Amino acid sequence: MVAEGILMNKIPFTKMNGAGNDFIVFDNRDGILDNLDLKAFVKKICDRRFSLGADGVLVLENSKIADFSMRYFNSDGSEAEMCGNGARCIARFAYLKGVAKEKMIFETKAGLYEAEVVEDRVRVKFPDVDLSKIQLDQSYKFSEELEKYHFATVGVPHTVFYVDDFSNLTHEKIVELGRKVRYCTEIFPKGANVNFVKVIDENTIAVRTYERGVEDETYACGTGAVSCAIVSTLLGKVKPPVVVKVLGGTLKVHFKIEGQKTTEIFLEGDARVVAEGYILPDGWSW
Ligand SMILES: N[C@@H](CCC[C@H](N)C(=O)O)C(=O)O
Repeated sequence: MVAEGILMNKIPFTKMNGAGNDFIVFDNRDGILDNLDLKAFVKKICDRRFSLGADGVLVLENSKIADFSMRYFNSDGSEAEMCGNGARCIARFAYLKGVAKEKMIFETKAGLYEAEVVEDRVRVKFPDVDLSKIQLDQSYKFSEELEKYHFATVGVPHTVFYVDDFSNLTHEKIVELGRKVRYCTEIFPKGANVNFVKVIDENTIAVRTYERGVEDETYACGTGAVSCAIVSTLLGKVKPPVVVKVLGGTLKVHFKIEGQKTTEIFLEGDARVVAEGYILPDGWSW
């Protein structure tokens, strides 16, 4: 009887990751999530101890103007305009569920995105980025170590800091420094994601990212990879296409700089389905 009761409100999910940035994905075309307080629900199910655990949640919904619409929630329940790795994962999910063909177009709060799925790899085309949205060589004393920064909005806000090597940047240090920047509301009233970049060669950078809304370092950040690749190119440190090495793997960013715009921006990498199942009320209703 008890088991039956528990199973009554089960919600189907798919667990995915792109370069280790992991998500719980829901198909909400039939409104299965509509009666839930989504912020609270997301926060609960992203808990890695008491529930399934993830960096964020992707919700696929119907769209009147595209193949589908994507909503993205960080693990703290906050809804963000865009998620690059999430976009790659939801594109593969949509393809596998028959919602879209290999080539698709979908809505996000940051605009329309295109994607192409080739087996377990997904390439997402971003809207052009106006160079006026990119601030190079800014200065603010966030801490003894962090002063010179660059800023780009690529769907969501990203700060970029260059480091000579990562050997002293432990995970704890990334979190400590990341929080100093992320919560500096004087400069970033809505907060910002914080990227630490090491230039490896003229086509390769390594990036570690502290993510707003996860409030931790993640294994990869797609919009962060795009921001760092564009900023590094504008500063003359690399040339596109840029290979971005992250903790969870490798991403590739293609783009062109044309006049005042960055055009033809593509983010490419793996998008894997690791599990499918049901979330039970015990997983979110405590
Ligand atoms: N992991 C993401 C970025 C998600 C949004 C971010 N945490 C924010 O709130 O700005 C990515 O792959 O782009």
